[in-house]
Amino acid sequence: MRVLTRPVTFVTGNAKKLEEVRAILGNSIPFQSLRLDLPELQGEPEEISKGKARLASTEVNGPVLVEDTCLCFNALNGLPGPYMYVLGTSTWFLEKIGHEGLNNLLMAYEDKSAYAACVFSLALGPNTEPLTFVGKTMGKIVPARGPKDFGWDPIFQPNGYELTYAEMPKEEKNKISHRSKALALVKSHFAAAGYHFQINGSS
Ligand SMILES: O=c1[nH]c(=O)c2ncn([C@@H]3O[C@H](COP(=O)(O)OP(=O)(O)OP(=O)(O)O)[C@@H](O)[C@H]3O)c2[nH]1
Ligand SMILES: [Mg+2]
Repeated sequence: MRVLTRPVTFVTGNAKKLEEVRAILGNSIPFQSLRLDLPELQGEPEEISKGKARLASTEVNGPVLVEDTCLCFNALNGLPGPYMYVLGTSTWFLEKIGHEGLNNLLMAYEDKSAYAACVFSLALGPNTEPLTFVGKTMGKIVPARGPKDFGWDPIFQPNGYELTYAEMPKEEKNKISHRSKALALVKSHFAAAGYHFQINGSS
């Protein structure tokens, strides 16, 4: 059994992600959050996510959870994927070309299908190899509908729904989202690994 003497720190610079992670995890895992914008290396989503976990656990000197999210267009072989960020700020694509521009990227293609993928990485400490947990939700890219308070939510319509992520009540998105699927795996891992939290003298 592995004893953890500190809660898991979820490190992100993105307030909307944090909101969703809080709502989805509830009290299932003792965690706290830290607002830090970590640099991201180019590469496969798993490697980008693990890289963030290594940096975060060194920074925090304790157990950390981070995530990297991709929006992948099938007609573009998975682009823009994780590169929404690497090309500039975390909202580069949206800032530069907007929801309409993202739709226009697919103008020349019949295939508007896309998927949202979320890769969580858990590092128990600075010198521990991070574990990854991947969640994907399939859907399609549509002209923007719904509130514009979170990234590309208005242009992503999950399969089987007439609503975009942005139009769905938060609880509905959190039931079927890429993020909730990945977090379900994180929760199962915690249940199976039987980590024992011993925080501030509690047992
Ligand atoms: O509409 C959305 N619905 C989502 O569910 C969602 N999750 C992430 N994103 C956006 O996708 C890019 C990925 O970048 P990303 O994973 O590197 O995140 P980030 O840099 O904002 O935060 P972090 O790396 O500090 O955690 C960023 O523009 C995020 O705003 C989302 N947009
Ligand atoms: Mg980022």
